[in-house]
Amino acid sequence: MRLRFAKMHGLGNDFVVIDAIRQHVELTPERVRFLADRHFGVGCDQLLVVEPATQPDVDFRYRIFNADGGEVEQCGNGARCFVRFVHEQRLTAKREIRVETRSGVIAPRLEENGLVTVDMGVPVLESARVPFVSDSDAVVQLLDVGGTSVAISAVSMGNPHAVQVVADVNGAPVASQGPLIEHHERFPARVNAGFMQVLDAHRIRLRVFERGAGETLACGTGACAAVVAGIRRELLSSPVRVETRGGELEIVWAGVGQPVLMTGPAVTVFEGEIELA
Ligand SMILES: N[C@H](CCC[C@H](N)C(=O)O)C(=O)O
Repeated sequence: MRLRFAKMHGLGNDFVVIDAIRQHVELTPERVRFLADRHFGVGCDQLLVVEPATQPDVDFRYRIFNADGGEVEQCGNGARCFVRFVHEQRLTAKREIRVETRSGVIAPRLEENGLVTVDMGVPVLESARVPFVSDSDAVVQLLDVGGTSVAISAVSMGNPHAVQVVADVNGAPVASQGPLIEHHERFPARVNAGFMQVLDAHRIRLRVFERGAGETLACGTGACAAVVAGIRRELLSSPVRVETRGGELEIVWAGVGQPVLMTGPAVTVFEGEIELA
């Protein structure tokens, strides 16, 4: 099966983007892993698939697969690339679209300055809905990570996040703690592990060990989750500039029950074709 794709990234979090409207696509976990493989395939953190909408008042359906082949609920950097892709591929002339995902509808908008703003929806803060096994919904909870007690905030942006505060992201135990948190038994759907350094009330540095992909250069939903956790912990005030290893995002959140708005770049690197077994 010959497959056309675009290679894109949002702050170095990179994607293979596939138009499944004008081409027939049959994806299996094995095929996703092949496409994501940086030696034997194209290489990406996530695979993004554009499908026709399945519900009214929505323009497209957006499916997201991690490099490990698993399908997930949401991808923030991918949402910015999604709207640039459907615009560049002339699948729509709209600059703001409504997109259905496994975790609800999001609304990315191409700004005049070339950046993209996405309404990422309302964060979920109840432990059971993250999901995080706990009898508390407290903003800070202790997690036993390999014998170390780590204070985390559990937040869902449609996908699960466990955010901790560190003194210095560059010295943070991302490689050692990341996998232990990702696979922690109290996160039954696994989890993205965020490591946030607070620079001031409107600025943080962030590294994320992503579920199903490992550490990425940036994580859009991770930036949203970190700002929500920081505001709830009264360490941050909206708007917040999030410095990731791949560049900067701006996050706006007006508080509990309100949507999170994320603004950042989306880049098309090249288009290609590949033969799938
Ligand atoms: N690894 C994430 C999906 C990709 C999220 C990230 N790339 C973003 O920009 O939000 C998960 O398993 O929930």
